[in-house]
Amino acid sequence: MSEVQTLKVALLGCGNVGAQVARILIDDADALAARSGARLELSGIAVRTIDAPRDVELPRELFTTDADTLVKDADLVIELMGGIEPARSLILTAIQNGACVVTGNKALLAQDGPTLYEEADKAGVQLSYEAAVAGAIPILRPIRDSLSGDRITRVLGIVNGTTNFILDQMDTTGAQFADALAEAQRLGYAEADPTADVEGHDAAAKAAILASLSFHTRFSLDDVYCEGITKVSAADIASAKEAGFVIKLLAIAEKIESSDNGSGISVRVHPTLLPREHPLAAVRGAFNAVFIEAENAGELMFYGQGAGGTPTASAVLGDLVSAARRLVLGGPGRTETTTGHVPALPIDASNTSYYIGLDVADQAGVLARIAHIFAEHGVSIETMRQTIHRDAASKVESAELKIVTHRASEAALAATVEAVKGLDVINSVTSVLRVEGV
Ligand SMILES: NC(=O)C1=CN([C@@H]2O[C@H](COP(=O)(O)OP(=O)(O)OC[C@H]3O[C@@H](n4cnc5c(N)ncnc54)[C@H](O)[C@@H]3O)[C@@H](O)[C@H]2O)C=CC1
Ligand SMILES: N[C@@H](CC=O)C(=O)O
Ligand code: NA
Repeated sequence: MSEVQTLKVALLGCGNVGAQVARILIDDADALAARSGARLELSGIAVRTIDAPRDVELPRELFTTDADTLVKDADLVIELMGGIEPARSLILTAIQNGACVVTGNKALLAQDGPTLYEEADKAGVQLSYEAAVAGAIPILRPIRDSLSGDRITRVLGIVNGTTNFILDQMDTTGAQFADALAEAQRLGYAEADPTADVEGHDAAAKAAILASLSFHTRFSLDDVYCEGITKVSAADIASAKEAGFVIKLLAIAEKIESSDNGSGISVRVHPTLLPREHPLAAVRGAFNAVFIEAENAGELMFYGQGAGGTPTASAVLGDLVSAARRLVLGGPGRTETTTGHVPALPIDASNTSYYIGLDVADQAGVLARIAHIFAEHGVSIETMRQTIHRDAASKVESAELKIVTHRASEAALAATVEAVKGLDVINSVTSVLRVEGV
């Protein structure tokens, strides 16, 4: 009987995700060997401090501070340090040494993915990163493989667990932003620097990866328009809720065919109102989901845990087994497919519906004057609702107007809002938010 091959696995980083990957590699060694066709031997774990406290108890002799040497002697390298350097250099060393690489590092891929993909192609090794987008959810492989016979037209994703957790807590319990963020950090969802989560940069990195695979063009972070959730107020959430919407931070990549702005792909991340009955509105807590529209498949939704050490480790191990199978079988690896360059469009080229909240004077003719301005700018109103707030003596304290438009361009909407602000019957513009799914 032939000997089962042993493949050496180097793990870089032993934080939230790395520690769980190490645990599973050790605990499930037999099952992983059966699925890969090779024994996956954890040859070492590169860390900054050997004796740092960790969630998982692991054999001390596995730890090393010499990541370079560990990488050079490995068949498979798992990078879970995060950040740009030394992760980038270590991945390049691994590739140049003929090792397959698995990473969850979306920040690095969004910034310098093309260099890494090209190097992997040249070396004929596999570079896999399922964990980088929507954690445990199998989404990159379905886009790359299962949908490779179709044409994707639109991707809408809740791809950041921390911000979904914060917005959900604010929506359901009225929690304060800072408390909800602290809890997300405690649960291991947030990035080392949570600014990347709340400012939308993490979701933008994932949007660039999703757009690249969906539209067969390499998009980077610079191609993604990005707004985070720091400006979403409790009042925005309450007002959206009253109007039947929920606010989610969405990563959107969609094909736009336009004679005015040219055709291309709009890739963007921003807080978005969704009708409460939209499938993505039901995605609660730190869960993620990606909603895909494809020409032949129609609508698809992928749902699951997008963050957290153990769920993310599942995606890492899936990639590892797949890379190990390929090493066992031999033959050149297949990484990205690109079919030429489709331009990334600026935010001004996108067309969405909008929700506009206005604090207005309760006077005759106000609605007509506002509607007139919208019409003048070519922005069509879908719904307009007025709520009158009265004091104890039934005297009008304020009048609130909630307007949802049909799809309009960013430029037309911005001009409309400016013109509305100039009306003497407007006390303030309380919200301007984009809407999807209406
Ligand atoms: N935590 C999550 O839910 C998810 C994380 N990811 C990605 O996975 C990667 C790892 O994330 P976490 O485990 O949450 O991060 P973490 O911050 O908990 O762990 C990273 C570990 O790497 C170590 N490290 C950093 N630089 C090092 C160096 N030069 N040498 C040795 N060790 C070094 C750190 O000391 C830390 O222990 C990141 O790229 C992250 O974006 C992806 C999906 C989900
Ligand atoms: N910080 C990220 C972790 C997973 O990518 C998130 O909150 O989703
Ligand atoms: Na994933």
